[in-house]
Amino acid sequence: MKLNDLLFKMPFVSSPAEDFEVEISSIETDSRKVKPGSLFICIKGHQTDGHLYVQEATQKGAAAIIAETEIESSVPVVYVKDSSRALAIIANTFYDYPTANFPLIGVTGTNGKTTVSYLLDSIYQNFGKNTGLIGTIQNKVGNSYRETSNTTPDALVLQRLFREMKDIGVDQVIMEVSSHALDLGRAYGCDFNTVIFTNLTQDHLDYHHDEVNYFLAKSLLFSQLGNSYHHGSKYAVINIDDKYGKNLQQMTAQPVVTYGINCSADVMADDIQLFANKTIFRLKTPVGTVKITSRLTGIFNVYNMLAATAAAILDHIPLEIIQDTLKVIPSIPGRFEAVDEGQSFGVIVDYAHTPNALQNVLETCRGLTTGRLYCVIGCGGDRDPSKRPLMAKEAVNLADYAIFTSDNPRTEDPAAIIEDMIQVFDDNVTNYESILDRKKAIEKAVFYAEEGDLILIAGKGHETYQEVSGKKYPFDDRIVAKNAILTKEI
Ligand SMILES: CC(=O)N[C@H]1[C@@H](OP(=O)(O)OP(=O)(O)OC[C@H]2O[C@@H](n3ccc(=O)[nH]c3=O)[C@H](O)[C@@H]2O)O[C@H](CO)[C@@H](O)[C@@H]1O[C@H](C)C(=O)N[C@@H](C)C(=O)N[C@H](CCC(=O)O)C(=O)O
Ligand SMILES: Nc1ncnc2c1ncn2[C@@H]1O[C@H](COP(=O)(O)OP(=O)(O)OP(=O)(O)O)[C@@H](O)[C@H]1O
Repeated sequence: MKLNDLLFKMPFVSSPAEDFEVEISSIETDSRKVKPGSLFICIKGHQTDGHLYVQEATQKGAAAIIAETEIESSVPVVYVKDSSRALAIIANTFYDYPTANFPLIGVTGTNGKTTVSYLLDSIYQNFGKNTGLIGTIQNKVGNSYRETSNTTPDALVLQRLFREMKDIGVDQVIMEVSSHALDLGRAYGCDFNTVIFTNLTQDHLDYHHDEVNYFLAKSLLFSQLGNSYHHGSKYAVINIDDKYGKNLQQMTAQPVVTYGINCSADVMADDIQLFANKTIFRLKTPVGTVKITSRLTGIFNVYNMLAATAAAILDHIPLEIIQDTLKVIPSIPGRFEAVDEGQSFGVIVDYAHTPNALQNVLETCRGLTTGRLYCVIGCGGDRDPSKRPLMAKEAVNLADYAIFTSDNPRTEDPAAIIEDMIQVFDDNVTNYESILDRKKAIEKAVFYAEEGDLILIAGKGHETYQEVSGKKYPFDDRIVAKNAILTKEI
């Protein structure tokens, strides 16, 4: 494809020039991956600046460069105002607008994105669809899986994935859309049919600064719904029990399908019964009412099931298929996942890493035990530090005993993070201790637990690493807990 053809969609590029007739064989944002014929797009990152690697890119054979700031180059350079957004448009054009070829559902919100996406993926598969899934745990292209380091990958990776999905005949895609992705334009140009808003509570303030900005980033997904290459129905699915959900309902131009428990919504749940290993409720929808029995526990998972149902019925998926899927779906990796070695006390691993998620999950745990409730929890480094005391307070208020420990300290000192968490407590708060080493913290909780007690190990969920000083070391809460249980039982 010619560089000129890639640029024609971009309003901020001056008229096509003769030397833009150069042939482009691939697009790269990482100089280390440039091949002869690549278009190298310079992105200003958080660690370094792509503009610094132009020489390396040209030495490797880059055919042209996209840049924001003046650079010296022996190959044609196109200057743009915002190279991240240019990347989204160019990648979309290069891969031939892949999202115009299949229906796309986008899920956003502070909590529940992964769970709702997994539920929808299973529902659509049971409906006979060949699905693609993009999200925090992994990316799925039909039946093959790819590792990921972001909830929503950058536009290049994203459009490549979509193209692969199109090429193998995927006919339904579900995608988690993070607020970072929306703000950075990673999902710019994606052609959504349905977008879902789960909830909004405190998170990511290191990036968005305040909750209103965070909300405005989320709302971009809903304004994007109107921009489309192909026609067809466009819907927003919104949780109106959430105060930001109500705002979003007012702001959204496309038809909205609402869901909720505490107010009158299009898709609702009542008669909710929560048990240790199952949830039962009555699901009311505009197309009928059915009883749902699911292995997912906690009121927050009822919300997740409502969100998935609302999106699925928009696609005319029969309620029986939704009901059957919700009945059999096991826990989602690292989301309220039990570690069961036949021990006399319960152990749950959960990805709760926001104050609200921790509150929900601890309240659910409380309902599941008559014994003592232990909570092992830490807070990530290089992320919103204002969450730290809030998380610590939820842990000591809702659990009987909390053990504060490390959770991906990244470039920060893990001891200082724990200090940030516990600095709010005076001498009257005594139901906690701090153990820096996460393995030892989990072992200690297992050591304390007696018959009928419950341990919640929160924060890392499905993760299989601990990130310390910029390096990832193998670490899996589920394996550490399992080994601690087996050692204790011997
Ligand atoms: C803060 C942030 O968003 N960082 C993302 C960003 O990395 P970065 O800004 O550090 O990039 P950088 O290392 O400075 O490099 C800048 C540019 O120079 C280029 N480069 C670099 C070195 C070199 O030798 N040659 C070269 O060309 C790089 O390829 C890049 O284009 O670009 C990377 C590639 O796309 C992302 O993986 C990375 O996400 C990191 C892993 C991250 O943690 N992001 C978080 C904040 C995030 O995005 N989270 C959200 C939400 C999660 C949630 O809801 O919980 C998500 O969607 O994941
Ligand atoms: N609807 C919900 N409301 C509140 N908390 C929830 C909800 N769903 C899940 N949670 C809690 O949040 C945790 C993360 O859930 P999930 O992975 O589905 O959310 P997410 O939005 O994908 O999170 P992230 O953006 O961090 O990847 C769960 O382990 C659970 O503790």
